[in-house]
Amino acid sequence: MTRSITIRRPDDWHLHLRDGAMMEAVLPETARTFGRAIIMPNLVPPVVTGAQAAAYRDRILAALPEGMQFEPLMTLYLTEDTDPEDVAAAYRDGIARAVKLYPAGATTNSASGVRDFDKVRPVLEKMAEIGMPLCMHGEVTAPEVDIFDREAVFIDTVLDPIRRATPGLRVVMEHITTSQAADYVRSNDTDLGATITTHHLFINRNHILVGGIRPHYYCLPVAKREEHRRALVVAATSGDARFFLGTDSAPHPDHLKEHACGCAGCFTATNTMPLLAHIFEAEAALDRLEGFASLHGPAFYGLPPNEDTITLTRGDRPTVFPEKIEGGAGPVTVFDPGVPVHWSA
Ligand SMILES: NC(=O)N[C@@H](CC(=O)O)C(=O)O
Ligand SMILES: [Zn+2]
Ligand SMILES: [Zn+2]
Repeated sequence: MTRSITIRRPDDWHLHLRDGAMMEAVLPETARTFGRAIIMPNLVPPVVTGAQAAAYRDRILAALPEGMQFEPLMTLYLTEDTDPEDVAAAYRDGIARAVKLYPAGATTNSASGVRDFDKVRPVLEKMAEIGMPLCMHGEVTAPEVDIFDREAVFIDTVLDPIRRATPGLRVVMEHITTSQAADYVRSNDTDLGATITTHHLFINRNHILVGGIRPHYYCLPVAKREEHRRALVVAATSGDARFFLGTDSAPHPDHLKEHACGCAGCFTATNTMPLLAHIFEAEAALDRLEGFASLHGPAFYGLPPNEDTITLTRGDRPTVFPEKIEGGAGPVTVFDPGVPVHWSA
């Protein structure tokens, strides 16, 4: 049995750091293990312009504890008023690495997102021209579409038409949750990748709803049937470079998760790499963990992999992860995989 593996230092291609006290609390949880992360712009107010992204990056770097090395890769929140020239300048100057598209109303802090996709066409055309990736929260929001179908309907009615209308646009389907999304990624040769979260490799919709409602497993896109979780495990462990790690670690204070209208998001920054080692070991694919967590993402974003390494070790007894961290505005519950995990980072 494998007792330890050493891989290039991983990166997180989808991360929520928030701001202020919450950011100070969660940043070390990521920076301890990951070299870089794509930082989501869904603050209140959102990070829309290059200047706002530069200021946010500076706040993150100022909050980084002494001795930790971590590079935040910034994104711009796409609105119907986004200026294509501001986006292009931020990309050219290395301030922003990608643009994030939230359909308005789809998820946490998405009210400023896109309602009419025609309005953002000039930005998308500019991005295709300069090769800047578009990260998409891929769910439709029409009330008549069942929440478990929103990703699959998005692929057919929004994503595919946008990609056909904008040749050369490089797209990352964020936090995919369905076999339809994995199949769509595989059916395209270029310009399309997908992030897969830690929690969607562990939970299906039963984990949220059976035996009582479990708000800490509620995230968006919501976890689907077991067959979809299996499809994600197969994609993540396949070695296919179009799939890479984006934890979507999304901290909310417990009192807003355990609430009559609980927030969406799972907080996985603290224990992601041991949890991934558990999944990859179970699939006899530990040799592919480095690709998924450390190599495929940089390749998609045109960056070199990290030079240094981390070592994951397997203990005889299950690893005890912290149940919560202190988040500034109250405790934040760390994602519970629900099964014994023997790995630690
Ligand atoms: N995934 C989530 O459930 N929540 C994210 C937003 C997002 O990534 O959709 C958040 O910001 O809390
Ligand atoms: Zn999202
Ligand atoms: Zn997210």
